[in-house]
Order: sequence, then C-alpha cells, then structure tokens
Amino acid sequence: MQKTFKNEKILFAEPLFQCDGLAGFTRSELYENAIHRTLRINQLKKEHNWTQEDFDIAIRCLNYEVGFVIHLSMFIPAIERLATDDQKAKWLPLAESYRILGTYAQTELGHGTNLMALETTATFDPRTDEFVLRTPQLSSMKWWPGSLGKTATHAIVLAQLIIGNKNYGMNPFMVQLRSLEDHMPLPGIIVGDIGAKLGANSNDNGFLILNDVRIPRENMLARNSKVTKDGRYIQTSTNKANYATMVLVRLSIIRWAEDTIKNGSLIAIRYSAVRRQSSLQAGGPEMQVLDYQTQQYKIFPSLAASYALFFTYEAMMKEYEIAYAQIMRGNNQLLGQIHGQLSGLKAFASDLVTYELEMCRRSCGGHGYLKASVVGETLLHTLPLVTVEGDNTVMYLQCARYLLKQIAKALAGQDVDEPTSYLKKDILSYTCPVQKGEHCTNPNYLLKIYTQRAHSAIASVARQLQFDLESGKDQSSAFNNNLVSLVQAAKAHCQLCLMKNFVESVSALERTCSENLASVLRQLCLYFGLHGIVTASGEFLESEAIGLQQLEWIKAEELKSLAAIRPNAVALVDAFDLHDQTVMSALGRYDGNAYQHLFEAAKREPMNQTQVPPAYYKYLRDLIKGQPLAKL
Ligand SMILES: CCCCCCCCCC/C=C\CCCCC/C=C/C(=O)SCCNC(=O)CCNC(=O)[C@H](O)C(C)(C)COP(=O)(O)OP(=O)(O)OC[C@H]1O[C@@H](n2cnc3c(N)ncnc32)[C@H](O)[C@@H]1OP(=O)(O)O
Ligand SMILES: Cc1cc2nc3c(=O)[nH]c(=O)nc-3n(C[C@H](O)[C@H](O)[C@H](O)COP(=O)(O)OP(=O)(O)OC[C@H]3O[C@@H](n4cnc5c(N)ncnc54)[C@H](O)[C@@H]3O)c2cc1C
Repeated sequence: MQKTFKNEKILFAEPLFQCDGLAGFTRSELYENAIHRTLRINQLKKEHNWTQEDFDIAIRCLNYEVGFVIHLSMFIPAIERLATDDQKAKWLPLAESYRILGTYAQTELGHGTNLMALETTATFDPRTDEFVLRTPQLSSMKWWPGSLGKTATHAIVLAQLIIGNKNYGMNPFMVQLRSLEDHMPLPGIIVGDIGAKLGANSNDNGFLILNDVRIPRENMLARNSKVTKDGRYIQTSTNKANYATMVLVRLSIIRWAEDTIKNGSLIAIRYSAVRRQSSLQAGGPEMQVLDYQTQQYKIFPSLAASYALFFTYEAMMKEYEIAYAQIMRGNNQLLGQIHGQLSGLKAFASDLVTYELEMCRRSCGGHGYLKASVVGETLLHTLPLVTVEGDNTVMYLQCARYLLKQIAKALAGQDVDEPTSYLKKDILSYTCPVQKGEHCTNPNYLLKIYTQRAHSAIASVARQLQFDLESGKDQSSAFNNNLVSLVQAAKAHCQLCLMKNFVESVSALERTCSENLASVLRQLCLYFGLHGIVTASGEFLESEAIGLQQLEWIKAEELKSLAAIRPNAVALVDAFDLHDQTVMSALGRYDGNAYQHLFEAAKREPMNQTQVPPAYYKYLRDLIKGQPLAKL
C-alpha cells in the first residue's frame, strides 16, 4: 500500500519518535515535541539524503503528530500558487529554510465557510504605497489558523481588498506577525492560542487581531491579481485561482483519511484475531472474535475503505497534477472539475473514515476505550477532517453544484468532463445488469448499479430544482428547498468514484500481480461494492438500479463475502506494512501480544509511579480510619 519507508529503522531508532510516551504530555509538551520532531526529521533528511517524498512519508509514519503542518501543507503551497515569480524568489527560500514560519489565515471568528463575508480588510493607501490591514470587529479576528497561536512569524492573510471605496473581494496578503529577533508580536498585532481542542493539541491554532497593520504593496500575493502604484486593480486570472491552496489540501485530506482508516482497521482486525471471547458450542473453546459474522460486519468495511481510499487518492493525485499543471500555465479549463471532484471526495472520505473508525473502536470492546488502544485517539485526531478545508456539507454542495452544471451540459448535447461522462447516457436506457444471483459476484456489474444510482440522484434533484423554479420559487429558495437531495446526489457521485477507482485499479493490477493476490483484491472490491449498496439500499431501490430481488441477492452475497475475506483479513492489514510505532496501539502490535502491551502501558501510567496516591493523605486516610474530616 504505502511505499515501504526504507528509512523506518532510522526514524524509530530515536526515542523522540517512539510514541508510547506521548500519553500524559501537557499541551506545551505536545507542542514542543511536535516542533522538535519536524526539525529532527529535517536533520535526518539532510544526514541521509532523504527525498522530499521520504520526508513526507516520515511525517505520515508519525500520523502527522509533528509541528509546522500548516507551514508545510498550506503556507508554502500558497506561496507557490498565489505569488508572482519575484515574490516566490523572495519568500520561498525563507519559508523552505524555516527562516520564516507561516500560517494560512483565512477563517475568522464569525466566518469560515462564507469567504465572501470575511470581514478582515486590506485598504490600499496610495500615499504610502501600502495596504492597511484591519480586523474591524470582534467577529473579524482570524480564528483557527494552525501555528498562528505561538509559532508563526508570518501569515498569508485572506482579506477584502479595498481601493478607494470599492471592495475587490478576497485577496491574499503576506503579513509579518512577529519579530524575527525576539518573536514578540509586532505593533498592531494581537495574537494567541484559541485553547485546548478535542484532539491535535500539539497544534497551536490561534487568533489574530490586526489593528491598522501596514504592509508594503508588494506583499499582496499577486499571481492572480495585483494593485498598481496608482491604485488600479488588475486581475490576471480568475478570482477562483485564489482558492487553489484549498483544492490541494482537500486532496491531502483524502490521503490523511486513508492513513487513519488503515491504522483503525489494522488495530481492529489484529486485535479481533487474538481476542477470544465466548463460544458457539456450549462448553466449546472460546472463539476468535474475528470469527463472529457480526464482528466481520463491523470491521471489514474499514478494511475495504482503506483500499478504496488508497486507489482513489492515487487516481485523484494524477487528476490534480494534470489540472494544476494547466492552471499554473494559465489554463483554468479543469479548475471547475478538480474543485468539484475534490470538494466532494474530501467530504466523502472524511465522513467514511470517521464513521468506520468509531466502528473499529467499538469492535475492541472495553479496551477500545483505553488511550493505549489508540483507536479513540486516532478518531479524535481525525474528527477535524469533516470540517477543515471546508465543512463537509458545504463541500458536498460545491460538488453538487458542479454535477448540476455537468448534467445541464449533457442534456444540452454538449461535452462533459470525464468524471461525469456517465451523465451523457439516456437516463431511460438503463437496464438492471443483475439478472441472476451470480451477477452479484461481478464488481463490473455492481459498478453499473452505482452509475445508475448516481445518475438517477443527480437527474432527480435537477428535475426538482427545475420544477421549483418553474413553479415560481426564486433561485435561493429553490436551492434551499433541495439541499438535502443535492448532498445526496453528491454522495452518490463520490461513492461511484470510489467504486470505479477500486474496480479499475484492481483490473489494472490483475495484469501484473499473481492470481492469488488478484483474487483477494477482487474479493475485497466486490465486498466494498456489495456493502455500499446494502448500506444505502433505499437510494439504490429508489433509483430503480435494483429491485427487491436484486437486493436480496446482494445482501446474501455480502454476507458470503465476509466469510471469503476472513482468511485474508490479517494479511490484508499486514500488507499496509505499518511499523508498530506508527500504529502505536497496544492492541494492534505485529506480535499480537495485546494483553502484555496493555499491561506495559498501564505500568507506564503516571498515576502508577507511586503506590499510595496523594489523595490518600488528604482525604482517604481519615475517612478509612473513621476520623472526622476537617472542613473541606
Ligand atoms: C512535501 C512535504 C509536505 C509535508 C506535509 C506535512 C503535512 C501533511 C499533510 C497534511 C494534510 C492536510 C493538512 C490539513 C490541514 C488543514 C488545516 C485547515 C485549514 C483550513 O481549514 S483553511 C480554510 C478552509 N476554508 C474553506 O475551505 C472555506 C470553505 N468555503 C469556500 O470554499 C467557499 O466559501 C465556497 C466554495 C463555499 C463558496 O465560494 P464562493 O466564491 O463564496 O461562492 P460560489 O458561488 O459557491 O463559488 C464561486 C465560484 O468559485 C468556484 N469555486 C469555489 N471554491 C473553489 C475552489 N476551491 N477552487 C476552484 N473554484 C472554486 C465555484 O465553483 C464557483 O464557480 P462558478 O461560478 O460556478 O464557475
Ligand atoms: C482543527 C482545525 C484546524 C483549522 N485550521 C485552519 C487554518 O489553518 N486556516 C484557516 O483559515 N481555517 C482553519 N480552520 C477553520 C475551518 O476552515 C473552518 O472551521 C471550516 O471552513 C468551517 O467553517 P466554520 O467553522 O465557519 O463552520 P460554519 O460554516 O459556520 O458551519 C456551521 C454549520 O453551518 C452549516 N453551513 C454553513 N454554510 C452553509 C451553507 N452555505 N449551506 C448549508 N449549510 C451551511 C455547516 O454545514 C455546519 O453544519 C480550522 C478548523 C479546525 C477545526
């Protein structure tokens, strides 16, 4: 799956990267540890001539529990995408050498989704050839940007550009926040950490108030638009190009989701293979819980999702690279496609893994509630993915907006983008591919069912919107009246994308891998398809892609698939080739000694470093001895 990290031994030989000790760290310790880790990985990269890909894999091996994540994943990419060549020549070397530490400051206390309503302003002052940055009111302050709280010396601030009395919309500005001498905030800058979060507490997400902070005109990142010395606004590319960084990060989030669900399914399956509990025959030997059909039903979806997301990330990375290369040459033809695809798939991937991670946690019984199992921690660390880089509902709606445009083109006989080429088909020409039970064992037949269901969902909401408009509703009311169906249509398209990528990737692999491996992957792909239909059976029936007879066959085939996957389940997670230090879980170690590792973790618990707790002397001793308690 993930390219085996040939430098794993080097990385995990150092205590700094051994994860057992993180439990019990305070926020400041987590924060410092994360910074220390990134800088040490940088040193290892230089000492061992690692590539940038090695650096990236090292961070993934540490489950992104490192510092400077926004600097690396947003600040630098934003300079690359939004700055002119001269500005890149100035800022990139400083950022890449950590001489400046950055954040991407877009979200405000009052607005995160609605970028048009961001309140931070950058007013051009022609007298001094500067921009004056201001967060005019409480709700305007930047709130959430990673590394903003205590680390960033610079921020790419997204602000409404004001020239004279005209607002030219959201534009990016490079703003220095702290002195490079003593790290103190500069005049006009009020900055700090927004406080503890459910997870990811090594990251200093921060707040930023700008009180008439002046920056030179050349600090407006001007690849897509600029302001001349005499105050003229010149747009050289679509304003949407200023959104480019978010598109890239949505792609990264799909891989983040893949990484976390691999961890979760590995822990759940390895633990379920060693955990014996109860027996089916009275007095018989206790069973591996992995042999219970219900346990397989709970955790094999996460196994299938791991592979589905791996194949989808690989496919979308190729699609993004093609689009990005064109966009950077000024050709925005693929911008709408890549935005629509990645908005939806980021939402679908993060929804899928947060749901399946909780199922993995539940499948570990009581031990799933221990931090030492790590599944719960992984879930807490993954939860933000349904919100960051665009709240999932909003992202589905962006995807749906793209799909509506595509189906309108299809119905008008115009060309459509490759990912929506199925919309060119006549919706009435579909026939159910599954005419007998064995057809349910063919992923290609299932793919046709997914295609019809997605097409039907998109066509249905398009018709309903048209009906609402024709019956006199205005555009926004008609839209709001159909938001749930729009989200449903986007999800249907995204689930089709995952299934299509899975089927196509396995058929490509079949040409080069062994038949044994091919049959295991085919089985997993089939299961992924069957399970997806069963869990959304209402929508598939509604689309008439299947009837009750087909659903009955599919449900039966899904349960058969569980038994077929069982013999290879452990091998399929071992194939992730994840180091124990990456998985970190006492339940998911390669050696299978879950109880021993749980007990070792308990012994490391700080409370166990003394036999008698301090509370004994304060409260318990007198209580136990029947002494009257002093006034508390
Ligand atoms: C190599 C070593 C590297 C080591 C890496 C280390 C780290 C590992 C990697 C870690 C992985 C991930 C990191 C994750 C960290 C995340 C931290 C969080 C960051 C953030 O959250 S940043 C803030 C994110 N905020 C948002 O996403 C805001 C969401 N809102 C919006 O995007 C917009 O408001 C909107 C899309 C909802 C609405 O846009 P708006 O312009 O107001 O109106 P519309 O009419 O809807 O759109 C107008 C047209 O613009 C098109 N559009 C919109 N968005 C985009 C886009 N992003 N790209 C292209 N086009 C876009 C839209 O389609 C409309 O076009 P049309 O008019 O229809 O043609
Ligand atoms: C851990 C973390 C790290 C972050 N890091 C950064 C960062 O580095 N830089 C940065 O700029 N931001 C960052 N953010 C902020 C993040 O981008 C926003 O939280 C996100 O864009 C969602 O916006 P919001 O918080 O305003 O939610 P809202 O948009 O207020 O969402 C609230 C509810 O309203 C609904 N809603 C909103 N608009 C619509 C609509 N048009 N139609 C239907 N429903 C709607 C949403 O679905 C949601 O249910 C981070 C957030 C988190 C949690």
